[in-house]
Amino acid sequence: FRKDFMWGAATASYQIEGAWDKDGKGQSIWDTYAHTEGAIEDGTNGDITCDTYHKYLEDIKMLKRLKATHYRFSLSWSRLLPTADSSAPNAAGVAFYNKFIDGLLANNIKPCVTLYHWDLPQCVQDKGGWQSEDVVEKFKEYADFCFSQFGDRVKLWVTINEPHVQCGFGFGMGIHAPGIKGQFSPIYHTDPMNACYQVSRTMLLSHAHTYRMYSSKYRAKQNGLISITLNSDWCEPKDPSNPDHVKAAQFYIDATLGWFAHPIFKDGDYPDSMKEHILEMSKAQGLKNSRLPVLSEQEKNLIKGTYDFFGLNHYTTRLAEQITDETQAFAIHPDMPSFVYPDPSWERAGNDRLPIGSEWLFIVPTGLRKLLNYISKTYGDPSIIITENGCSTKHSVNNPGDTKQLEDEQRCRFITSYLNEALKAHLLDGVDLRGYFLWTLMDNFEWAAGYTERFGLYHVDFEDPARTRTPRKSAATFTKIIEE
Ligand SMILES: CCCCCCCCCCCCC/C=C/[C@@H](O)[C@@H](N)CO[C@@H]1O[C@H](CO)[C@@H](O)[C@H](O)[C@H]1O
Repeated sequence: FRKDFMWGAATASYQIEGAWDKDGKGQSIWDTYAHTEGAIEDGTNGDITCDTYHKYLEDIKMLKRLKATHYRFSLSWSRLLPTADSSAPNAAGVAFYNKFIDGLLANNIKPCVTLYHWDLPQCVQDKGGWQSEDVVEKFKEYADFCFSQFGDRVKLWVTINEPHVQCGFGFGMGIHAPGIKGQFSPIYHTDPMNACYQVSRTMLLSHAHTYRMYSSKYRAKQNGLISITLNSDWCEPKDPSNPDHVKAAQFYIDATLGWFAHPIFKDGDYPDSMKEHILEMSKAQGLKNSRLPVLSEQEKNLIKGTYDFFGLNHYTTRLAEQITDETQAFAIHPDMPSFVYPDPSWERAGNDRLPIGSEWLFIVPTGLRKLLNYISKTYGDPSIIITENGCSTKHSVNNPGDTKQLEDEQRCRFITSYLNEALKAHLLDGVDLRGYFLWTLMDNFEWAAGYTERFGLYHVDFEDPARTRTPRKSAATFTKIIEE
């Protein structure tokens, strides 16, 4: 790896901070969603979670002990701007992040700051949220505020984390905040499956306007880098000699990674395969136009090229074939013609007691090398930062297992083997890889799974009011790799 390679861990505000209603913080859509009965697997929420708001100095010590050069975390929009109005900031929220950033820098750890990791202020949601055009201006105003407050010290920015997961989970399946299951809403969209596409457009525009605002207003003075983080599985045909399988694998990548990567890193627009298929599906349902909003030439020009690096979150791999009547029920989206599934031989994330970690997570290190090569070739050899990669264990309410799992051999192997493939992509294939952030520094609130899934290098005792953190073996493994 490069001498200046970024070695870090990653987290997100709602998942670790707690203090959900303290010191003037406003509510976010995740506060609302997690307080909704039945929304979270174990009935928990992020009200306290790791209590980083009060224990941030411990987090910094943990990072120092890891020998991390960087730390990726997100800002809570509603902690900084409780009414989403930048002329009425929350001084306590600003002070918290100032102390935190200063503490990191004092320990020689550079911050990588995500502006938005899924916790939209509830007051913005109440006015239409990502389904309303107004959000673009609001996001820009929030970003402007953050650059003005923290940009003198923060030199690495991520606008939005994993927009496609958010569109699919929050506005299609409805299993993440704001929990919209493609409902009919006469105000913002006119088709039951339109919400996730509407939202993808406002996210793209918010990202692009923010990037351009940073360039025109702050770049010369602050000299930082800014981009977006996209999540992608690697996907390959079940039978590489079957053209239908090849097409299905490519479509899956186009409609997940390409959905946002093509507009930003390629030509300003969605992949052709996606546009053609969604138009066909829309027409088959009697719609006149595609439910995928058309991006105007002006919007395409605005979006195209708005990146300084490619932020990649990667966890797992899938095989693909064309969907059939029998497999239609397993489609991840009504507009998805690819049936994707894991190879039965792949190892699952998990442990001896509960062998299935996150249900979706299969350990396929070679997928990372292939994906890095694909991104490099498809998007013109951008500098890539792996902004998340990690492995989980599961702990159900009825079968708590050993939540501590300090001897997390599987996570050690996961880190070593994925990094080994990343190194091959860099060294042997020439991929311009700049950094690696492990998900995650410590066990935390894993969205709809609550505390049943643990990804941490550090175990956190959520029964203990002190939220004691204990390093797992994987923390030492990761440190050894960084040191050497
Ligand atoms: C033709 C149109 C098709 C639309 C398709 C929309 C379907 C979207 C659904 C995608 C589902 C992907 C599931 C992936 C899950 C993970 O990769 C995801 N959880 C990664 O998120 C990050 O991972 C951490 C661990 O889960 C998490 O804690 C962190 O906050 C996330 O950033």
